[in-house]
Amino acid sequence: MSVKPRAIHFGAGNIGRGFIAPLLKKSGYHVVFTDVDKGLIDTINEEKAYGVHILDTNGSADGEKEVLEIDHVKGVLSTTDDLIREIEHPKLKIITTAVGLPVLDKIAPTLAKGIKARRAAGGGTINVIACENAIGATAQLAEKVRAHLDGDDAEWADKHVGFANCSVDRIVPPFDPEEHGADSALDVGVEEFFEWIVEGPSLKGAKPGALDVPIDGMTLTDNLAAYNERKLFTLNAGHAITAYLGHLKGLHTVDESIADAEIAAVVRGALHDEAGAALCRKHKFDEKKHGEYIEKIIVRFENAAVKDDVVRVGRQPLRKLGRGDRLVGPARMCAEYGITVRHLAMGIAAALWYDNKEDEQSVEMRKAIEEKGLDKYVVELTGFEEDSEVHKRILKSYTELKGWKKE
Ligand SMILES: NC(=O)c1ccc[n+]([C@@H]2O[C@H](COP(=O)([O-])OP(=O)(O)OC[C@H]3O[C@@H](n4cnc5c(N)ncnc54)[C@H](O)[C@@H]3O)[C@@H](O)[C@H]2O)c1
Ligand SMILES: O=P(O)(O)OC[C@@H](O)[C@@H](O)[C@H](O)[C@H](O)CO
Repeated sequence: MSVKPRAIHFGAGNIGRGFIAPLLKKSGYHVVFTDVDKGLIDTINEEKAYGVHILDTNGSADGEKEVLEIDHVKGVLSTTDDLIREIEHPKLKIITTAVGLPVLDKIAPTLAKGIKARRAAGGGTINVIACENAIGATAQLAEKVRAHLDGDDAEWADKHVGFANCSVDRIVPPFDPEEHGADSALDVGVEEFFEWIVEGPSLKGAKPGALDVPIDGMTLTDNLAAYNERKLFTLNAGHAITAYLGHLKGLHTVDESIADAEIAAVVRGALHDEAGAALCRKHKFDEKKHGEYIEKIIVRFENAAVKDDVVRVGRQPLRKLGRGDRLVGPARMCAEYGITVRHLAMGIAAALWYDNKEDEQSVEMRKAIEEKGLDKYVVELTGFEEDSEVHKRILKSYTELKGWKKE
């Protein structure tokens, strides 16, 4: 039996392979991926290793700085009892997820089953961290897991399972291993930058508020709410606005889109003058440092080696138009501080224009606009009252953006 501490990661996709697993490996964990995709799990077990390509235009001719080798990984299918055995494992210390926010509903019953089995097997304390792009994703998962636990199991989980929220930041775009001369379909391309900020006080272990086996590259904080909003309402807000405006103009990648002067002006206006101004007021961020944080993010969007797809960044527009999410969330925060939202209104309007037959939420949204009428639908989605200033600005921007649309 391996003496290494073990980690289970739900979702062997981009963030799992390209961000979370490399940090876990570097910190001495044995990484077990779990996924619903049988083909992916079989490949992980056949190859047991893959490369993480650091995509940087200052790297070699093909835009790579280096390739990190991630070895000795294992996969278990999330629909089998093999996963429950893994959750029981005495060396298990941490469970992380990167499956997409709506999927947390689906993994919660399995996690609850695993927790019950772990208690019955006399297992020790573990921590769970959901690395999804949403405020309080782990808290949402905890609530769903607890709904499947009662009596002694629920009591045991309260004492022995830490659920810590986090903010997770690294751009991991679609990647074609063949184009990069890689042998393994598991290889993944990532930007060099990463930031993983975790709510320290929620962690359980020998020393409460810390992991028994610390993760190199993870930062603990007791003020996660501020970091969470800073990331979602800056990086993800800017990313979404860039992607939706780019898509409207017929552009395909984030770097191409942010190179467009009209798009860059909307993104800068939304991030500096609107979302940024509100974040600085609410969280007392230093304005100069926050301005630098925004500009660094724009440089990350400009990274032509990453070649991120506007369709990936724009995926699931209705989730992105959620009231607490990256577009409406900062607009509502601006409303609280009396800040006018000219550019965020453009971003929201661009999201409403997002027309992609391959994206179920885009199809649903475009149908709802036709059936309900844009003005009513904007009220329903955003919560801004009909004929309020923001509501009018969104409608006006929607009309204005028709002129940006590539037919
Ligand atoms: N890619 C990025 O740049 C990035 C950055 C930060 C955060 N995130 C967040 O990370 C999460 C995952 O994003 P991604 O880009 O890695 O997506 P992805 O599609 O590459 O990976 C998701 C994986 O989850 C698996 N999955 C789906 N349902 C499952 C289930 N029921 N049980 C187990 N596995 C299941 C899928 O098969 C897939 O392998 C999202 O919440 C995203 O917002 C992504
Ligand atoms: O993953 P989503 O769909 O919530 O958002 C798309 C991108 O903005 C996102 O994945 C970013 O690349 C990531 O959040 C960078 O840290």
